[in-house]
Amino acid sequence: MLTNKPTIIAITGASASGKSLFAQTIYDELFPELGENGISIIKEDAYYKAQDHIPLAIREQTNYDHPDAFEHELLTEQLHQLTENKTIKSPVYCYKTHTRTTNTIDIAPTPIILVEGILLFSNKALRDSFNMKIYIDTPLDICLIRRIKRDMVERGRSLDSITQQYEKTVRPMYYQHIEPSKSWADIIVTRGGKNRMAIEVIKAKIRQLINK
Ligand SMILES: Nc1ncnc2c1ncn2[C@@H]1O[C@H](COP(=O)(O)OP(=O)(O)O)[C@@H](O)[C@H]1O
Ligand SMILES: O=c1ccn([C@@H]2O[C@H](COP(=O)(O)O)[C@@H](O)[C@H]2O)c(=O)[nH]1
Repeated sequence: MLTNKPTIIAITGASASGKSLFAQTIYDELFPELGENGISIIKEDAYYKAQDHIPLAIREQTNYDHPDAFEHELLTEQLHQLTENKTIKSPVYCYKTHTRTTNTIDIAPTPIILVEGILLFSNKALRDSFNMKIYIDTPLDICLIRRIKRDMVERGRSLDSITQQYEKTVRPMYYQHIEPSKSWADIIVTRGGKNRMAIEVIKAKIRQLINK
């Protein structure tokens, strides 16, 4: 049971810019002090729309870098529930089948909630849910190299499918929707998930929020 409303910290930026690593590093380094009742991470990717009604070959062509690919209303509603001290059932998304699984994950409210994803600032209601907005600003060529390595290992993708998708949707949508959303950020973090000074600054701010 929380006595104060959670502080919700959004971390956005291009695909493979280092959002997950940045959020996970902050989580791991604060976990010994805060414990599992103190801090949690929510991924925007979990809120990709379910596509069970669409054949797999068609799902492979979906534009996953457009705001319409996400159920932002559900994420906004669930963040609101967390601020009301309620436990949510967060969806679980599978990158290989391009749809949600039948599972959900229970996430209880914690004083600090990190939310990370590519299009968190694209929806006004969602954007207004955040107490702090961080943009990870990593050059797109570096992101592409990281994405190729990661998606071949972790998301079961071929080099051909990664480069085709990159040209068709990832790159154009970055310039149309992600890069302009930087203007909503309170803090811009250069390079990516290993910017030590930025990690220390955010950790210090979180400690201050927890202890006040
Ligand atoms: N500063 C960095 N230096 C080297 N590798 C990095 C850095 N930031 C992230 N990575 C690596 O790049 C890949 C993509 O990072 P990730 O955090 O998954 O990006 P995102 O969540 O933005 O899609 C991962 O394999 C991660 O370990
Ligand atoms: O079924 C899917 C769903 C998403 N993607 C790609 O994922 C990235 C967003 O995730 P990051 O962890 O921020 O990289 C987005 O660019 C989509 O293109 C996908 O390929 N397939």
